[in-house]
Amino acid sequence: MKPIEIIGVDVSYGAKKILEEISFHVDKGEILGIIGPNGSGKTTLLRAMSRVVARDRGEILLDSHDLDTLGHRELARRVAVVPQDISIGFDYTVRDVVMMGRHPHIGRLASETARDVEICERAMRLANVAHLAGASVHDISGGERQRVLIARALAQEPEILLLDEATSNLDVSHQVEILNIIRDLAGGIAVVSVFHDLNLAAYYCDRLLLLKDRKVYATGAPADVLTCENIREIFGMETLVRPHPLTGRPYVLPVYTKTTGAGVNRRVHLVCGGGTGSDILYLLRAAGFTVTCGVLNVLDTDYGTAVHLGIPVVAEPPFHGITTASLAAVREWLDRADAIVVTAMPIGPGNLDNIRVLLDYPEKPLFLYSGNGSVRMEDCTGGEADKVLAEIEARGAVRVGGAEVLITLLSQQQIGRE
Ligand SMILES: Nc1ncnc2c1ncn2[C@@H]1O[C@H](COP(=O)(O)OP(=O)(O)OP(=O)(O)O)[C@@H](O)[C@H]1O
Repeated sequence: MKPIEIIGVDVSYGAKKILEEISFHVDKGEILGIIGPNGSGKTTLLRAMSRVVARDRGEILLDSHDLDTLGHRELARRVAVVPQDISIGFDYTVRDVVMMGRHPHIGRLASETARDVEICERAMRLANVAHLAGASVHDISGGERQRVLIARALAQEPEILLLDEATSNLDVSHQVEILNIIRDLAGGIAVVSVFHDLNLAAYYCDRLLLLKDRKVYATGAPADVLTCENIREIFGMETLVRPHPLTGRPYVLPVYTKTTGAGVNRRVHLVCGGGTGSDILYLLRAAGFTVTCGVLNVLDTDYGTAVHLGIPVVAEPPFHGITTASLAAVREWLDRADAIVVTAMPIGPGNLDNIRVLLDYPEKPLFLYSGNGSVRMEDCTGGEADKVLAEIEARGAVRVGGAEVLITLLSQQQIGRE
């Protein structure tokens, strides 16, 4: 039996269709995250699940019972909602508001029991609002009020918890604190939460449901839903999506650059390593350049970026020097490149050949690039790398400190060594 199951649900406001053919379920112990652009119907979906809005068609089942057949009290015992709108009409104290979470459990004429008080106190402690118990809800901050409403939902001891961006007003430490509480709580209940922060959604949710144009666009494990392609399609935004180094869950890094097309029909070969090339790999790609890269170690961050972006890259296994075959492959790309970019990377005996080979291309435009402005290679070869770099510079390589300048220089029709 599923705590909550939605089957073919449509919802409209008047003549305006908001949701169409929505189907999904949530298991006990699971957190389902709802994501999607503004106005895609996330709040409306939660409203339909808590019977605040009626559906045009379809079924919503709580433990196999039709939502519409439950009495108000029964519904309130089973489903708690933390809304997006955190305004509270009357001048209640924090304790009063949290105690409201117990009302569905307290009989019509009965008064609160010691157990109700204990649950209420515990909910306030968990949501970190116990110190505000006697304060008016009008005299506390927006984030504190949001935590009060979370405490009220916890006091309700629901089977299903619906959260509408419930942590959006909280500072980062309270966000994490509350979401950790909800995750612990989710062991025994089903949680459905709207998220705007994709990384929080990826971290805390077992599954995600992505809404677009009234319908479910994608659903599944965070890694299956939060792909670059889906994010581009839904939010029109370029991102790098990587496994989080600690959790392995997807981590979304927005790239705040517009695609310019400045590099169309121009080839650039990038020599990088140690993560020094990841930003420029992306930016070159976004600007439309045909990019090649290498030689890299397969454990290198830049290798991961190149593969992720579909950029051809020559790579070697770890603890392996650059082989003749790899160097030959890179030479083919260097021959065809309109320009070469070398990032400010650490150079050791293992990758020295990456820059030594450049001495064979004295006529190719060559840029020594560093994102932070100080073009400084770290020489781990006992001086050999510095010698090669000095030679490259003497032949007219251009030092560039900023990505925009580099892209502009690379996209000029006539680029050449000074
Ligand atoms: N009470 C209402 N009457 C009419 N239209 C409404 C009402 N509430 C919301 N809408 C419309 O329904 C659509 C979906 O709104 P909803 O709030 O569900 O989206 P959302 O995905 O939660 O958005 P956001 O990310 O901005 O919170 C929007 O076009 C909105 O303007």
